[in-house]
Amino acid sequence: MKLSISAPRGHQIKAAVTITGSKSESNRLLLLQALYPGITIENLSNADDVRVMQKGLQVKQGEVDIHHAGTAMRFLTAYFATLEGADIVLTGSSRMKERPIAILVDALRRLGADIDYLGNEGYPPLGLRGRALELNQISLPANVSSQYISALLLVAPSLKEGLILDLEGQITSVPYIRMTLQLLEELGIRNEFTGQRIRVYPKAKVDPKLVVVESDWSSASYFYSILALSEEGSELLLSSYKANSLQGDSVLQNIYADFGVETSFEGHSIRLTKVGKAQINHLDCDLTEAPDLAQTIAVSCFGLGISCTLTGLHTLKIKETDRLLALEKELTKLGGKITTTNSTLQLEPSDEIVSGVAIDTYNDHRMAMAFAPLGLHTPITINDAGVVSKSYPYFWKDLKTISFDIREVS
Ligand SMILES: O=C(O)C1=C[C@@H](OP(=O)(O)O)[C@@H](O)[C@H](O)C1
Ligand SMILES: C=C(OP(=O)(O)O)C(=O)O
Repeated sequence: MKLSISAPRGHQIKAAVTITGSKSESNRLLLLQALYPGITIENLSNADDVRVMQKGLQVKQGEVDIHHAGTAMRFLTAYFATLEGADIVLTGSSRMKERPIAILVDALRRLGADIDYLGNEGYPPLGLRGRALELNQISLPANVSSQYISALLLVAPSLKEGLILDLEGQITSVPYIRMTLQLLEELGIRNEFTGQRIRVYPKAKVDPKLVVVESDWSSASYFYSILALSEEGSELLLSSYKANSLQGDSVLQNIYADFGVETSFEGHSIRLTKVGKAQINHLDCDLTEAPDLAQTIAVSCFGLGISCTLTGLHTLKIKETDRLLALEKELTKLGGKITTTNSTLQLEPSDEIVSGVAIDTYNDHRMAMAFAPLGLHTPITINDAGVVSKSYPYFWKDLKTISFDIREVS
């Protein structure tokens, strides 16, 4: 599906959007619910990544295909490895077969798990035969993906003696690890995170508990970008959010304040208001703790004609696509002056956006969603626009409700 995106000029946006639940919180809670059936989940995400996780958790023997879902791949690896009697082939999309998983498999094997590589060494697909693990302490590199650590932490309370993890190197995407630990805490599962060591204590049973998933802050980022590029006085009400979020991407509130977007809480909603022009003409931002915001922020800066230096992007090359390369290619098509390294992105200010460009999305939902806001400046085409369903299936429908003109083109 190819979509042409545009929006009326000189028009103030005034609308309300309900965004689906956080996919990160949802996939953690689904795994925990499989271990502790007393858990009830509200506002579960309707993302593809969450549907494949739900489906995968129902299987004990046979093949589980998690498509593009990184969290499902990593979390289910730990789950099936520790589920006695499980005999599973865990596979995914062709891109998933290029996303490394050796750090997690090595850690599980050293704890006593029985896992084989069925394709290339170090990558999915995996053959997993679940069994009780023998050890309860392990060290592993923490600088490649926090998902390996969260995967181990999620199964940790179900292990006889819990788990102690010693993290090696600079810990990346830390808020996602804290999210995992905070959800465990909310369920009454004791844990500690001090320095480079995390300890989770064993828990046989969790009392019945309702957990409400907060809506997805990474999904909210596209609306922040829209407001940053919109007329002064524009307003959007997004729900349902919490002032004390578990999601690191809630840092958006601070980042976009510099672009003239103010955030205020009204009950369970956030009101975004475009209060004025951007306060800065250059943005320096380290995204080690919020890597999923990189594409949104780079495109916002481009649309605002602001230069930026984004750092801490070392995980972007192993996500849904090589996001640094994808950003470089697509922003260049639009007239952007961009340079990237393995962990940084530098954008020079541009005064014009090339019109009539079709953006390639590389099987990456965030490529499609991050570039859509530019429709406020010039009509833009998004190729393979259906990719958004990985995290936000109603994205295009929601853009229509805030007065974007979205048409399918051939
Ligand atoms: O644990 C999670 O839910 C996630 C962790 C992050 O991955 P990395 O730790 O690989 O950066 C993030 O990019 C991803 O979208 C979701
Ligand atoms: C990186 C992402 O997801 P995952 O790693 O879970 O596929 C994402 O949603 O941006």
